[in-house]
Amino acid sequence: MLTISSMKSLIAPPFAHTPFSLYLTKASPFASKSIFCNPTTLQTLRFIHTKSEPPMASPKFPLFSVQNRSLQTKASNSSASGEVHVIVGPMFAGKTTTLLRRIQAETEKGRLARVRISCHLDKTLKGLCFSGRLSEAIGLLWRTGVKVEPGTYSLLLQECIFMKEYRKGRRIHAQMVIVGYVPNEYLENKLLILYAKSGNLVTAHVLFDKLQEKSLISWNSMITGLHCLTLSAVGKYREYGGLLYRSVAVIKSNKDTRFGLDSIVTHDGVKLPCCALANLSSFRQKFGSDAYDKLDVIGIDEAQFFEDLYDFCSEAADHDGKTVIVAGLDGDYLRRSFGSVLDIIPLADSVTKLTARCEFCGKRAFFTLRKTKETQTELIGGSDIYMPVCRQHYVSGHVVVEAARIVLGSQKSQCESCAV
Ligand SMILES: Nc1ncnc2c1ncn2[C@@H]1O[C@H](COP(=O)(O)OP(=O)(O)O)[C@@H](O)[C@H]1O
Ligand SMILES: Cc1cn([C@H]2C[C@H](O)[C@@H](COP(=O)(O)O)O2)c(=O)[nH]c1=O
Repeated sequence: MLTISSMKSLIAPPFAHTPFSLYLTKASPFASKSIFCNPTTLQTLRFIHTKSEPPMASPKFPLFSVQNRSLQTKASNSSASGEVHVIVGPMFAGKTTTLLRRIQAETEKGRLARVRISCHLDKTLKGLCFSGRLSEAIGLLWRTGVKVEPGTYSLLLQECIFMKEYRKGRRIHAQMVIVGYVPNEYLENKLLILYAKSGNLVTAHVLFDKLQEKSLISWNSMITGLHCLTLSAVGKYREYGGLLYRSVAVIKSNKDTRFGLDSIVTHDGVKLPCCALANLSSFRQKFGSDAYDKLDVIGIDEAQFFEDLYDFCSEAADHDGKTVIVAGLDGDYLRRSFGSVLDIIPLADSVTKLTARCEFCGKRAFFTLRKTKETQTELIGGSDIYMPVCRQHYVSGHVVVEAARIVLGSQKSQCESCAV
């Protein structure tokens, strides 16, 4: 039998760099920072808003965080510096909002690193863009008449696409042509999306034909034309030299059809394009293996609906080095464990349990009450079917709903026997 010390030396032989070693985890943005408290994060979230969305309301609920473990085992794969962060709570607690903010914070990490080394004009243009002054940024780009970094062009185009400012996007393209800037494949894809979304399918087609390598995204933009992209890589900047953001993809369950399948949407109407899937195991193949390899961060919303959550998270974090941020319901309307969300707690670097406001008394709400008589576990819906409640009102509310269910059930069977 192996002794503890011989096992230790197998795991971490002294004075040697081995495939397996214990090390202190790197500082995590989730370790102690409450992103709810950072108004600048909210401002920069504009980048992922659509034009018609209301500004994000300040959260009415506290954030509780079970902080991350300090030790991690490093797997043999040298890129295995992944992380898993889990956000749970009842409906309306701000899980999706928190997911979006954390994703934004993750992308910002790359951006901040880049901004430090970017030249003054690029910096100014990005600053204008992030503060919502897109027109001024494009005006400045034109006035200076110089080529800027791919990352800057990309950000400006991205903003035009999100804001549906297609005319402005065309001005950026025109500036590229005038200053003799040859867009890389990534920017060509961006331009393709811009033209396809603006309805200019002729130009989109020309760009599409020019593309050396037709990715899932370019095919998608072409096929869907005016419609939104079903699959979206919010990033890939790293691949194309901009190094502006870390590369991020967001997945949600295709069971959640409440706001369509192309975005995750918070109860306040804030959106982020996503990839809707039946199961997580299909993600790599659908997203494309190369694109997957370049991803830094994967966000998963409505995690309770994914049966293969555990396998996906462990593979992505342990072997593929991804930062996985998972948001989902820990409990169903009967307060039973929902799907596999609780199964991934042992995999997690951090767990954040959020609360909403009880709709009866305004106290902290830990549970979700179903107001209707349906009894199946999975029932898609919003405030028409569910409400967040405190313990006291869960118990009393549940009794009322159960009683109504029994009364309605017996009335139904009476009617049926009358009809016979
Ligand atoms: N009873 C409630 N308690 C807290 N927030 C609520 C409530 N009803 C509606 N909301 C809104 O829902 C938002 C949270 O939405 P979202 O992030 O989509 O939550 P979740 O993903 O947890 O269901 C809050 O910012 C708030 O504006
Ligand atoms: C409690 C409970 C919820 N659901 C469904 C209802 C919604 O479609 C989602 C949760 O959405 P949110 O982003 O957390 O607001 O889950 C369900 O199917 N069964 C339940 O018991």
